[in-house]
Amino acid sequence: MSDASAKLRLENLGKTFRREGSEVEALHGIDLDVPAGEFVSVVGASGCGKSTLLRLVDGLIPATTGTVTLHGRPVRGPGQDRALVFQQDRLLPWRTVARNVGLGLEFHGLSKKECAAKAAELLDLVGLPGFADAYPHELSGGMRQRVNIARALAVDPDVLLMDEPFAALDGQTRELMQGELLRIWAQRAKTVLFVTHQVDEAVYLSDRIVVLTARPGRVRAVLDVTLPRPRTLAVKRSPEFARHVEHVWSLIEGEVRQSMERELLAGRRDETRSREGGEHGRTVG
Ligand SMILES: Nc1ncnc2c1ncn2[C@@H]1O[C@H](COP(=O)(O)OP(=O)(O)OP(=O)(O)O)[C@@H](O)[C@H]1O
Repeated sequence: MSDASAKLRLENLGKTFRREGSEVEALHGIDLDVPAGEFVSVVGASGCGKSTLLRLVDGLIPATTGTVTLHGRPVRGPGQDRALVFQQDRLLPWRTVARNVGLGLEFHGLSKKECAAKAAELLDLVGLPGFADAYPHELSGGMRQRVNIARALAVDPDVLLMDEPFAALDGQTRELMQGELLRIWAQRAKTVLFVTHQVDEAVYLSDRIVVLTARPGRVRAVLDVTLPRPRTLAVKRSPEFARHVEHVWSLIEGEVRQSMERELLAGRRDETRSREGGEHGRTVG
């Protein structure tokens, strides 16, 4: 059933990549309504189209079928109402932290003073007060990712699209950042679409979890996470949390194993080819 009040709506969304005569159908017939302020995670085996889904919602790539609408308006390209946060922080090394955060605002014509004030406010929000004049290389991975999130929030998007934002962080920093993200989300009331490989991360953060099938990704299930909010790390030790994780995992386990086996085999094939290529003086891959 379609929800007329949905902020973000995906209808029959599909994407087929065509390159050099071959086709890869990444996503097929995705229907999803996301109400304003909801935190939705997307999980599924490697290569099932999770990043493609975010790129379609961001408007970075056109859909092959179907539509993405935000507030009832079709998405036809990137816009200020959406911001994408990647696994790699993509900060500009020659800019200070504050000037990285203010990049989008400068682009939209705000004065230096306005940019600096907004950057200071956001650095407070992400727990980095006093780092405005630091450079990215002076920060840890977790701090850089905080700056990245601040930069995404700077343009005040309605929808935050997050593509494995904590995947490059160590376990402890990752847990810390999950808590920080929940705090920021509660404070800023953004709609979040969050891609992750970690089922426990999806359960901890989300209101709902979209489980995709293996490629082409289709919606296998949409699960409600009924854990109470606000969530603290203690929730991860509750039987209800374990039950949620088990449920999601049971829906994807077979395909995750298959995709890992496929990747392993492909890796072996690539290795063999490059060895053979090497012998013939060619680089393959
Ligand atoms: N620009 C492109 N051209 C051709 N094929 C692409 C392109 N982008 C993605 N694909 C293919 O589409 C499929 C889905 O890719 P996507 O990166 O969305 O999957 P994913 O679920 O995010 O993967 P992972 O979990 O490994 O990050 C893959 O088979 C991928 O190789």
